[in-house]
Amino acid sequence: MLEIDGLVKAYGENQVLKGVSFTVAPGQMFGFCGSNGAGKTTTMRIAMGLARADAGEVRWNGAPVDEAVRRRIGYMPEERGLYPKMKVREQLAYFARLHGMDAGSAGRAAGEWGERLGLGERLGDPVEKLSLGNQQRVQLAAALVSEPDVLILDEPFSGLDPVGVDSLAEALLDQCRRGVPVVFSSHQLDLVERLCDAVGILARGSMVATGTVAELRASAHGRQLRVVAPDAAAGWAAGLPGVRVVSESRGDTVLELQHGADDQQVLHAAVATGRVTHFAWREPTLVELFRDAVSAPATPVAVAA
Ligand SMILES: Nc1ncnc2c1ncn2[C@@H]1O[C@H](COP(=O)(O)OP(=O)(O)OP(=O)(O)O)[C@@H](O)[C@H]1O
Repeated sequence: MLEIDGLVKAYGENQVLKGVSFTVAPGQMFGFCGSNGAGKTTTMRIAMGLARADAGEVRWNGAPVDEAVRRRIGYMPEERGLYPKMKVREQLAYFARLHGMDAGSAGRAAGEWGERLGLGERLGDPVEKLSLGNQQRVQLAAALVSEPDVLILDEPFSGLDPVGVDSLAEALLDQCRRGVPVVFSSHQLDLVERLCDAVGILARGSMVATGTVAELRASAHGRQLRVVAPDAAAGWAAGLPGVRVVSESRGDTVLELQHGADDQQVLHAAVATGRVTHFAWREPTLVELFRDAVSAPATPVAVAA
């Protein structure tokens, strides 16, 4: 279990982290989301010992993360760190050696990971000859090549084409199946929603929401119901208790129900107008949940540890 516990960090007057906490269980994929400048990279750099927290701690299996543990963490930094003139295969083998693999295993793992991330034909090329997207794949392979116990990846999907996204997603899911906890930051919320068991949303240095996407949905203020009643006169739902009309267009109505409002009462009112051809809860997307969470006042609305 990876535990980020109460991280506080200021750069001068800028209070960047104000007590950031979350946990990532073995085999869990945790999507770390937040606006630009929210503090995601700073949190990851502290976990990797590249920046010091003013307070708080990062633990792996109950003990503070030290250099020995960090050698078992696969890390992909935001500022990519490859050697431009080194060939792809040598580069990957080098990273594997840095993480403690012997020369033979490192060479084999370099070839395997290169192939898996679609770099098979480029293994003999210097990194500087590769496109930016392919350099990104090399950086990912560098994080994965030592078969780490934990993965911490800063924006691993940015700059990848759809095939690259798919091969990375598959590689990360594979790691989760091996029991590896995976944390990655991303602004691609559709991907986070698709891949992650748990999500954390950071805003202005505080976690404003953590939990599964389903938990975040359940805690969202006001749930939306779409009702299509083609014969209904405009305004049919206005005045129903606990109901706000979000939009209404020729019998197609989206309603927001406060917690405790009775959806069956809405159904009765709709049926009273004539035919009802659609009546279903509309699930907010992670993008909508994110917008709500980051625009809310600074009170945390975390729904799960
Ligand atoms: N070394 C540093 N010195 C001074 N300020 C810093 C340093 N590193 C980060 N910051 C500041 O900390 C804040 C958080 O930055 P950070 O890079 O952690 O955010 P982020 O959530 O990763 O953003 P993005 O999504 O844009 O990558 C920003 O205001 C940034 O300017």
